[in-house]
Amino acid sequence: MQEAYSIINSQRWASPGVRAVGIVNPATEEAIGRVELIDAQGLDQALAAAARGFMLWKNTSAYERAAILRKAVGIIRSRQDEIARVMTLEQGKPLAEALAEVVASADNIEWMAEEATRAYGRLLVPRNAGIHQLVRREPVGPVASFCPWNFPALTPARKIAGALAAGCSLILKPAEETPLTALHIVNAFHEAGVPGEVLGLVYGDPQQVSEHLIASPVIRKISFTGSTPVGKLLLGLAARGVKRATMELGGHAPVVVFDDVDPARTAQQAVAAKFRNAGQVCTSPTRFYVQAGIYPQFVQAFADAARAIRVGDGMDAAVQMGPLANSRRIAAMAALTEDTLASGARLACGGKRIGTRGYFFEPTVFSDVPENARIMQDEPFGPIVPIASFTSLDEVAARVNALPFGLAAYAMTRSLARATAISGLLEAGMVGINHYTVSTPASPFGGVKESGYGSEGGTEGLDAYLVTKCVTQRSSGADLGPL
Ligand SMILES: NC(=O)C1=CN([C@@H]2O[C@H](COP(=O)(O)OP(=O)(O)OC[C@H]3O[C@@H](n4cnc5c(N)ncnc54)[C@H](O)[C@@H]3O)[C@@H](O)[C@H]2O)C=CC1
Ligand SMILES: O=Cc1ccc(S(=O)(=O)O)cc1
Repeated sequence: MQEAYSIINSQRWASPGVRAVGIVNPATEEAIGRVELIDAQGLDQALAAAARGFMLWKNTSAYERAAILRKAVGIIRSRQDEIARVMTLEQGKPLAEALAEVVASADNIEWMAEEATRAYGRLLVPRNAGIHQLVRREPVGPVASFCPWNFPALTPARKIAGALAAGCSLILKPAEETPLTALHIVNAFHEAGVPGEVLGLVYGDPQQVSEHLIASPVIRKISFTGSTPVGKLLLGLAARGVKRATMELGGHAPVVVFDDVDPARTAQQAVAAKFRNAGQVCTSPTRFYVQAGIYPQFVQAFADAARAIRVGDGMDAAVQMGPLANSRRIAAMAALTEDTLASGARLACGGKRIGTRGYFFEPTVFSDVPENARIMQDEPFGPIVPIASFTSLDEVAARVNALPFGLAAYAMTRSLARATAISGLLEAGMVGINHYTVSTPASPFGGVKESGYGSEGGTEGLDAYLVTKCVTQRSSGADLGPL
């Protein structure tokens, strides 16, 4: 049995009369550990530490901060197999996917470490001799970050890396469902030399923790990854203190497949992307619009490839799709399947829970899905996919942009003209043309509309933790006069 706990000032926080909840392996439903939940007193300690940590860290040179972050990268890489194993046990994704996520986490931190030394300001051209005007970029202050369970290493890594590179202190609240992976990531930063006051880790009741932290005058910025409804709630809390926010919320990514592509190859590529992490990815391709000329062939190839996916315990190297992360997702998939069948769509494959032990659900494909079916509006966040057909570019553009979401969007075509046209039309923060990898350390990751605002990653990911200060300075002895 493994234990996860809050860390304040590099010390395990033991709340008097500590409450704990179990950590469940979603492949077996067995308890693999427990996570201790923090109380209000612990949160106050975490805030006090973050306030002190900010004063310390913002005055640490960017080069020193970068060196410490690079050391954390080395530690994470040296433990990547161990961290991946823990992730698969508590989250369910296949071991190879977990390992790829740990590798990506290290790559993101490394990229941000370099970026730490590039937070340039600028010099203005003064209107008067003897006046110097400079625009400084400074860390925003202590940050509170809230992470979900679908990427237990990468989401914390991105949030920690951006904040620490900029010179901010941070209190991280990972998901209580996947606490062990985040504990590994935070420990690596501390072991690398990040002072305890600079990076705190808290687990607790999500609502209580977010209300407590966001209301505190210590916190100057929040960062949240999760559902749009919870994001709106946290934005409301942040607005009361006029606090900055980065919001990575839900999506419902459309894929426009034009009739000039090979339907079988395109379907196989789509299946690999769609069922990654059992579809529990905010950038998952989730609504397929296929041009009429290749529609039947595409649906057939997609269903064949989905049926062939090997589903099972992610610890088994032969498994391609693991269980869903929690029982809520199984209930959601069952309800969505029922609802989609009732809409008149055709079930091409799947549609059922697998077995009674472990949160396994069949890769499920629906074709001929009407536009008003719930699955075309609500993010499935699981292994269910709707496919519909379209005829013209104008028609499909209106349909894909009809939702309030705008995170990722994709199009498949061999035509440069079509690729250029659709890239301009799609209302999304990230667009993939003939490709589903829209996230790299250098690329800004974020959405538009109700998918959120702000970016993580890229130069924008550092910018998100900086504020602007304009300093106007008169040389001593210079004539006073208008600027
Ligand atoms: N954008 C993304 O990567 C994610 C999106 N989701 C979306 O959310 C839907 C429901 O999944 P849930 O796990 O129930 O999502 P949720 O938004 O309720 O929870 C996501 C994370 O936020 C935390 N959270 C919940 N309420 C909070 C609060 N008041 N203050 C601070 N943190 C809070 C939870 O502990 C969880 O780790 C999914 O179907 C999917 O659409 C869920 C997880 C990740
Ligand atoms: O759900 C959030 C999310 C989406 C994509 C990725 S990545 O493509 O693996 O970078 C990470 C997190």
